[in-house]
Amino acid sequence: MLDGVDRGPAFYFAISAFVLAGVSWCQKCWNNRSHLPLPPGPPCLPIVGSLFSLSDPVRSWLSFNAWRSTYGDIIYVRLLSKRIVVVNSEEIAKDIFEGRSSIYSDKPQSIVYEPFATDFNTAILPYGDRWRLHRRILHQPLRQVAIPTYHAAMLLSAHKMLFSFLQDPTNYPGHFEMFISSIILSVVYDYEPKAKDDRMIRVMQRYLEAVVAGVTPEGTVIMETFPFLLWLPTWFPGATFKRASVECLKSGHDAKEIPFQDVKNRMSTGQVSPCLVADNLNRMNGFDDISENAVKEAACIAFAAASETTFSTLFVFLLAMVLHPEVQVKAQADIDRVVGKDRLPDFDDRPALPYLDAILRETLRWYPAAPLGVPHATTTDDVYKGYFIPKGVVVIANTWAMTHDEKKYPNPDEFKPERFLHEDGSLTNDTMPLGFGWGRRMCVGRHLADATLWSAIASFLATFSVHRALDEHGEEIPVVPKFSTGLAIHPETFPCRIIPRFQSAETLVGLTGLVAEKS
Ligand code: HEM
Repeated sequence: MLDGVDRGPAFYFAISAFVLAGVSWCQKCWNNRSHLPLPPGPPCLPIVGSLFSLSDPVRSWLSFNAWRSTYGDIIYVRLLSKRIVVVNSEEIAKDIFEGRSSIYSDKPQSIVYEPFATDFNTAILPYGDRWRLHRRILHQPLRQVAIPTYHAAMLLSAHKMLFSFLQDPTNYPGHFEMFISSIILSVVYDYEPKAKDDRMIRVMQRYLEAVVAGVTPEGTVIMETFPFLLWLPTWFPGATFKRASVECLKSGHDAKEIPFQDVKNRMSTGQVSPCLVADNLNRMNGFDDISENAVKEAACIAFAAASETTFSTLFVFLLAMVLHPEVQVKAQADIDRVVGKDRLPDFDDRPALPYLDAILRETLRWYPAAPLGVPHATTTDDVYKGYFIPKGVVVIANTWAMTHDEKKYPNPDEFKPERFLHEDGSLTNDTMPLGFGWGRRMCVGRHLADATLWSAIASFLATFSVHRALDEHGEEIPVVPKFSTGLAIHPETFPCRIIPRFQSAETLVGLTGLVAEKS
């Protein structure tokens, strides 16, 4: 019937728009099936939904937070064809993700996951047996009681990082990246990278960069709306998505296989110390391919999940220290009192340094690495506080709204570690878990992240200070915080001066750094 019709982009656009309009009409009827109201939300137009109501589409956590005063703490919104429930309060998040975890622990699926090698990412696996297996593999080595076994390796990596700051203070993002990669490669693969251009780091970074470049929020919407873009051959003019997909598949394969096979080879010659991969393979001796594949996948994802989030948090910490020299000075006075100036802090000092922990918590609160967490989805229809929550709807916990809740954290945009301290200087019970997600899907690496961040912050503040950079007239260059966008955000690089705090700090860092480099 359509013979002779010009099937150019306009044709496909018209067909897709027609299908979308049909789908959105069907969804409306389907959503009304319970005769209960959906949660309140902004006005919704055909096809685009409430897209134009977003005051800040690239930082939607701010828009969702702004809607709070009009629609409340639970909001229903459709953005294009995506039906979303946004949760803006901690109380509701607890009710649904923890109290009703059998309904709210699934993850939304997308046709882009498989072609972009993210279909094995633990954080977005559907709630089912494959996810359970991943979680078991990760839980054992990352549970709270296991973390002290990594303390020595963490401090070693932290001391190497200090040495790098001494040698090249300007490349702080590179030193943070190297520090995090060293720890995670050691915990997961018992692998110690020797230099920044280490082969294993390159393999893992290539995969992460390919995914970040290939799976942008805008790109995902376009591919989900026009799936035929993924069927184009790579040589086809404009087949950008297809080419990005090929790069993701190749680098994803390498990131799963290369470090994993390296551990297996070393296991066969007895040259592996305990680590996530070796321990799991030993435990499952004689198990099937499914389990071995799951170890490969979960190990690779542990690296991926740890990298961007921990990097972002360290970056935010540095930003906070530049903007708030008084906080830095106070923390350093505490360290000097408890640790002295002739050694570096270790984990035994932690209980005596509550202000450092308050800085860590405030850093996680001030700019959470993932302001919208990782979206969940419902497995069945639900009714919450009289509102109908449909099966399959995306459920977003707006971490930003919770960590910037005026009632709990007055003047939330200010960086004030004191909010986590009692009058007597001891820590409050608020350990700032909000940035680590919810219920059964809560971040499995949070205890490792906590210790990693503490070791970096304590080591840095003991030996270095960060200040605003100076211009050619010796005037301070103002720091204006700017952030990347996406699921995980981090500050953009800012000019600063990182200098040893005192002469003996330089010597201490030099000596411990040399020992760490040689170990
Ligand atoms: C500051 C550092 C970190 C932050 C802010 C962070 C944050 C998060 C968030 C928000 C989620 C989603 C939770 C949900 O779906 O409700 C998550 C999941 C996850 N994180 Fe982290 N994370 C951090 C560090 C780490 C580290 C160090 C590892 C591993 C070594 C890790 C491994 C994972 C994994 C495997 C998941 C998926 C859990 C699941 O779906 O069952 N994360 N993380």
